[in-house]
Amino acid sequence: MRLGTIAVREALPPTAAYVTDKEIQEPLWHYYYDVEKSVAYLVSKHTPKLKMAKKENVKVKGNVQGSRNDECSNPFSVKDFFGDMPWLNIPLGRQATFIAPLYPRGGLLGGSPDGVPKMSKLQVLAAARKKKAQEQKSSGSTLVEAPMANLTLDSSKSREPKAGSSSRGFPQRKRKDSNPHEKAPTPVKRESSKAESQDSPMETPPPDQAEPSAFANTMFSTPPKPAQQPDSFFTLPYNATPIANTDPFAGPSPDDVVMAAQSKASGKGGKGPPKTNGEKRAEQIANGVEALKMDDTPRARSKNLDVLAEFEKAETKNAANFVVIGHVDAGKSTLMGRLLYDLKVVDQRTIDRYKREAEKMGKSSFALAWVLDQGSEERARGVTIDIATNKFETAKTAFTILDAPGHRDFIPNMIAGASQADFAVLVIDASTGSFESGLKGQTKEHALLVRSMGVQRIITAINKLDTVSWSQERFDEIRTQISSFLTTAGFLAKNLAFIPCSGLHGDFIARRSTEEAAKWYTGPTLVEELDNSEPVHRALTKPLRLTISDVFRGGIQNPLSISGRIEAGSLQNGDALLIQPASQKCFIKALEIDNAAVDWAVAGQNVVIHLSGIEEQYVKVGDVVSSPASPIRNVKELVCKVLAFEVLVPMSVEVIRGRLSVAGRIVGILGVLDKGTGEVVGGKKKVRVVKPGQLARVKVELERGVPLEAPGRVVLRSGGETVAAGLLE
Ligand SMILES: Nc1nc2c(ncn2[C@@H]2O[C@H](COP(=O)(O)OP(=O)(O)OP(=O)(O)O)[C@@H](O)[C@H]2O)c(=O)[nH]1
Repeated sequence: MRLGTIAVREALPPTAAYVTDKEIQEPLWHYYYDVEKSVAYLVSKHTPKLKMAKKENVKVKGNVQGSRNDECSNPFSVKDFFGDMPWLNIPLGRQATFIAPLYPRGGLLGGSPDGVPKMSKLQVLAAARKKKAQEQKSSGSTLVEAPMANLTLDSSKSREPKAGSSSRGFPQRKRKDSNPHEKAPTPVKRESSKAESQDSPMETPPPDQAEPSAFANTMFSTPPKPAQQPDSFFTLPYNATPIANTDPFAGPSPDDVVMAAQSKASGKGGKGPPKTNGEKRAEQIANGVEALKMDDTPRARSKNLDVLAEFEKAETKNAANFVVIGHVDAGKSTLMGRLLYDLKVVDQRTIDRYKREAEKMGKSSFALAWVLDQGSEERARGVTIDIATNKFETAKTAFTILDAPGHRDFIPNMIAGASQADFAVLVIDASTGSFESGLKGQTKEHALLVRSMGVQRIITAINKLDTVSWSQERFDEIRTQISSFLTTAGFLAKNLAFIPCSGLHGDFIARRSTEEAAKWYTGPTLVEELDNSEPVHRALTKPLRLTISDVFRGGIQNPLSISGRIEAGSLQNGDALLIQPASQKCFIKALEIDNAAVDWAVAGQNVVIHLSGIEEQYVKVGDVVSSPASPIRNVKELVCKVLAFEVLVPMSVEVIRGRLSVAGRIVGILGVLDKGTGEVVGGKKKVRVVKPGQLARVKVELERGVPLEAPGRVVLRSGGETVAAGLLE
């Protein structure tokens, strides 16, 4: 290294005598002691200085790469450089013409076209910033210079800031050889005013201080200000590692910043002293309580009404829900469509429109059914998929029709409908062959299901009698068969009624038949029979229970709303509610019955509840609403008394209660019961199998906790079949 240093010094022009040994040794080390390259590098680097010193005719021996810079053409022209090279003495005719490359080529350190060492991307960035800074400086603006600017030997540059330029706002940095931990005498405010900056003692940097690097500028994000270079030295880019004189650990760490932001966001103070377990627990509880308050929506004020007294005063019409059941295509929708049409619930224009649409699809007879089957998918398939609810009123009662689908696939929907029903209308297709296939099909299953769901009264509409010329014989035949089946299924004869009718033509629905062949029937029409229904017993004084049948968003005013039939109890605006199984508390913001705002509602009524203080994720169809004072509990295990429709063994089942459905498993058969007495049959003998038609007590374990309680009615399904239905114990 020593010999190389001497060799380089000898090769350098006399004007470069100021170049220190250290500066010479840098390129030597870099070029593996290649003297010529080192000289070339140093010369090219110091050229501006040399030019300024107006020293000419410097002879440099060696192979210099990439010194095509115009700036160095005078002292180090290509001719001068290569003058003594034999390969330059080429006859003129054979000399190649040099065409300068369009773009400066890259190269190793010292080999770049402009004599600047090849730079890394960061350095390129810094150089670009330097250039920009210089441009701005020349126009009097305030930008910091990049560290590359240190690569100058121009001692003629003033160390003082230019007149008019503002002082440097960046904390002063010390050279590497100074104490990196030594703090600046005066802390520099980042956002100090211009005047303050100008008065600052840091305005003129001491000559032994370097400008911050581009990296440091980025890290500390101080608005850059023009920098005056200490020009008595230069460093190679790799050496320029200025150290901030501010304590890097003085401020908060990034983690502290994040935690402070989090605690600020959660409204809590900064970090306190370490918490004890008790304090942590207390905080958890406090957080839990806080979490209960899900939104800031003001709660509706409770009028603290005596709801039962209000109900007595209101003299509301008797309200009844009925489910329409029957085999597929029995004519359920058509029958109800006719009923609504005849009772003027649906206007002529709507029916005409449906007729036109139905004709276009080649299904003109479906027009009436569409009054109920309103979904487009249902229309296209011609079947009822979900439970359609329609309302109509007679003189005495406000009815809600729950039109359950006849298709096997949709039996869960039918169960959901049946769970809300006070009675059922069973529609039988009287046309030849249809009744028989219907009886084998869903007619029986539906009837058993509604019975299991607690429905006690059935009105059987023996439909499509127009297709059998209003044959009384046919009517009687069907009546006898259905009657015997229904009484076997547990319905009392006094709760059964049979109406001959034609939904398509409207005979005996809301009016009597004009058909001569139907003169034999003198009994009530379907509507009259419906109106004869006894007032429904309402469990007004029991604790509140409502199974959610729909969850929807009602806009900004009503962010979350639910609907369902109040099965027991009553409620009023402002009441607190508990949603199970999520165990989330919320409040009634507003109530609606039949699209009209109300202050209260009681058992038996279908109500829309606008909620406050709860997130949508905690409210699902099938969930149960109760009052926090007498809540319904979630259970993971249940015992129920069921009527088996299929063979029951310990097996996986789906437990359905209304719209609630949960996977479970029959884990034990506790005994087969006598249908009449309800006593266990066969003593203590262990039962492994329950045969279809047997009554049994079974134990079911559920996959998750759900709100179920006695005397709720459940249906057990397996493999798409209803295998049993019964009562929770
Ligand atoms: N002749 C005659 N046809 C009827 C009568 N009632 C219904 N229909 C026809 O029977 C077919 C089925 O009627 P829907 O009302 O769709 O039957 P549904 O029971 O509601 O069928 P799903 O919803 O699939 O269970 C339609 O083509 C009706 O036009 C009737 O009283 N007489």
